[in-house]
Amino acid sequence: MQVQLERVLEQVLARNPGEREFHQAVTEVFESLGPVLDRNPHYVDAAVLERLCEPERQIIFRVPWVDDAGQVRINRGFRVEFNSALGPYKGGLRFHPSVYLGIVKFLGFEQVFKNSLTGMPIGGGKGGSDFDPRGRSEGEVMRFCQSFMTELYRHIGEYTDVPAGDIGVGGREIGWLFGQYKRITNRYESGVITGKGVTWGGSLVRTEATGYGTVLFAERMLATRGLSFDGMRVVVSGAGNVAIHAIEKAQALGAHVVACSDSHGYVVDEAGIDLEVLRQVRDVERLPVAEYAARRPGAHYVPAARVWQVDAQVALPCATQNELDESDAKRLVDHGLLAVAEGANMPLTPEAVALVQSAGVLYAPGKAANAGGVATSALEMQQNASRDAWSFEHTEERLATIMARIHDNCAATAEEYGEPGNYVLGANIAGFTKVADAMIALGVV
Ligand SMILES: NC(=O)C1=CN([C@@H]2O[C@H](COP(=O)(O)OP(=O)(O)OC[C@H]3O[C@@H](n4cnc5c(N)ncnc54)[C@H](O)[C@@H]3O)[C@@H](O)[C@H]2O)C=CC1
Ligand SMILES: O=C(O)CCC(=O)C(=O)O
Repeated sequence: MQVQLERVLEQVLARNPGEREFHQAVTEVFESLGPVLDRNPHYVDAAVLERLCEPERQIIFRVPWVDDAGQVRINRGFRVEFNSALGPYKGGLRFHPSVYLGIVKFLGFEQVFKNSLTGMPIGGGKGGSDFDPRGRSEGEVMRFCQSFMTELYRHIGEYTDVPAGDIGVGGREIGWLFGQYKRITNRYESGVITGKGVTWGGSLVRTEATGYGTVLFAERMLATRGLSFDGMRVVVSGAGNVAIHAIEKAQALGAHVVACSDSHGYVVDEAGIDLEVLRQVRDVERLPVAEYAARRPGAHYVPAARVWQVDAQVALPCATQNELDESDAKRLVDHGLLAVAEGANMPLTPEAVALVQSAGVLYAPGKAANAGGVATSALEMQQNASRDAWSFEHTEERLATIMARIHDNCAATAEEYGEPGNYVLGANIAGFTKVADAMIALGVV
């Protein structure tokens, strides 16, 4: 089957030229699939691999808007509806200048496996734009969101495709996107988008879910070696939604979180990150993390450098793809790294993954570790469908159960395939099998 895998991979790379991140995500998954194809040759006969790598639909559109100076601006919008074998397409929207088709496809491809792992009835998709919200006024971002939705609305729906947030798209943007959808369609279709405000159809815990879930996954993974977060020295990258809630949950479990970052540099606070200050700086005032150091005695800021210069027992990359490379990994391993859990999507380069795995470091890939966000989006859809609103405690309990199940499923699958502790193999095979079986059951579609 190895030959088949290599042949399909070659085809995928050739058919999608220049899409570096998509190539990386597909290669990483294919590296795990040999043993499952050996046991299930019918997946090959049914061309499941070829179908999985070809999105069901790719939508690219113009997003015109007018800036505060009256100048017309044009951005490019994307929605890649990757796979709907398990349910409506589900996945976030990213607004960042680096966004192009290759990034949206890597994220959508990962999302298919991640959503399968959640055990919820959701397919995979992703979208976004090369729009850069940094430095833009509220009015500009709102007009951009409205223009983006003016095209996107015809492609989405509760039973079709359900977007949510990602980098650059938080609760504020979801509100403007949903508001425009409602206005155009004249329908209060709550289930069309998730990450909504709790007073207008959102779910408690959705905001916290990705960061909390990542730490819950890591907690269970650490427990397999008799370890816990209590007293553990933790470094987190990013200072956005996922990072802040990962810090919050890690601290609640007794961890000592000493550093976080943004795309300009990082802050170190040996007394422990003060979340109240960080939230004020990032969430309320939307300032760079440098401002945290300016307001916190004892903290210092290091510009134009990666946070992985700081020693950590547990590393939680929660910023962006390929943000931790082989040299970062080597430094961390040489200084006592015990575990990595990915809050971000594909934050470690392939070389970094190989290095931490061969050093015996516990490593949780994003498609498993950060699946709590999309799983809680599915819980939001459940509440919308039943016109209900659950308590924080109930929803958090559901999240904890889901994360435990994902962890145990990945661990058991890795063991079944002869590589105990290999969460990459476990996540890829467990995620793949469910989607592949559904695709075969649904026929050649
Ligand atoms: N929001 C969600 O529910 C989910 C998000 N993710 C992933 O988590 C990651 C973070 O997303 P959010 O927190 O939602 O976005 P966000 O926009 O709230 O925060 C992103 C953070 O990353 C930082 N950042 C961006 N590029 C960076 C770089 N090159 N170096 C250092 N820091 C950088 C930004 O400054 C910001 O602090 C992304 O990879 C996203 O795909 C994964 C699952 C769900
Ligand atoms: O909640 C969602 O639908 C999407 C979350 C997301 O974009 C992700 O898991 O990467």
